[in-house]
Amino acid sequence: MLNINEVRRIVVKVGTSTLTYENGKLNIRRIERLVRTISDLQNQGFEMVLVSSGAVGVGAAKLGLSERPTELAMKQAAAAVGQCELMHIYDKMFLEYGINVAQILLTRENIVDDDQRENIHNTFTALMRTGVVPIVNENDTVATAELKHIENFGDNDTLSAVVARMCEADLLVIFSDIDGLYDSDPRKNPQAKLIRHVSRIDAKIRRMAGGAGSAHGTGGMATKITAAELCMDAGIPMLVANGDKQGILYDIVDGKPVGTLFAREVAGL
Ligand SMILES: Nc1ncnc2c1ncn2[C@@H]1O[C@H](COP(=O)(O)OP(=O)(O)O)[C@@H](O)[C@H]1O
Ligand SMILES: N[C@@H](CCC(=O)OP(=O)(O)O)C(=O)O
Repeated sequence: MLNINEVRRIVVKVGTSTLTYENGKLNIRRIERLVRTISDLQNQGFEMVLVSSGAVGVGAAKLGLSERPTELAMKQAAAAVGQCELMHIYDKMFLEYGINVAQILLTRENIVDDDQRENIHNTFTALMRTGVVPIVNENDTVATAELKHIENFGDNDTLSAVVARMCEADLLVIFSDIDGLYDSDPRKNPQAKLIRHVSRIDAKIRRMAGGAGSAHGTGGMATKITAAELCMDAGIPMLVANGDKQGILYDIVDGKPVGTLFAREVAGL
């Protein structure tokens, strides 16, 4: 259930397709808008956490590679270069609004180990207590499963749900290149209809959700459904919305209905 008046801590996840152009270069306009809005909401009193993909795509573009690398070691190299570039841009842009950011890179092993999980939780808590916006990505140098497209966190959609649980967030917003979950992949079926609210994940919902829609995205809707399951199990509402829509984070905190809400019950939306 989402009661927008009770939402204080928000995890926002942005995918590669939102952050970059088709050629892999940074979509500066979108990133600036995202940073400005997150900073503004942080100033309003929300506690914001950003889960950002894009390391491989941005790194590949920076290295002058004509397409996303396929060899695993090259993907890792691209991610290492791209993560640095991404944090440089975020640090610079957030600083324009007086907001400090921190980089947190995680692997599945870090989450399943009790001691490590506690350390991560403590770090998030201390950062948020001091008004810092944590920026999270998978540690692609060591967590190669995601890059090989086999199960690890699954991808950053799943990671964002894990982070939302870890931070005891009140809401997870996953920005995508599409308005939300449709009853079938709109790229394949132009008649597909947007689903506004999912209160239970069942086989029917899973069947609707297909794979990635672009060369830059990974996971598609399927991994967002996995993320939704993780959130709903913990009682955290999750929204999938279009990262290209201006002011959409404001609409969300104003309680306007946007995208697809995954929550057991709806109130205040
Ligand atoms: N039922 C569905 N509803 C909406 N999008 C779907 C569905 N099934 C598959 N997709 C695809 O999922 C894509 C979004 O995921 P993805 O490509 O991984 O990008 P990102 O990680 O940036 O969100 C959409 O562009 C769409 O083509
Ligand atoms: N960790 C990698 C891949 C992240 C990933 O899942 O990508 P996306 O589907 O765009 O959210 C990166 O930063 O490029």
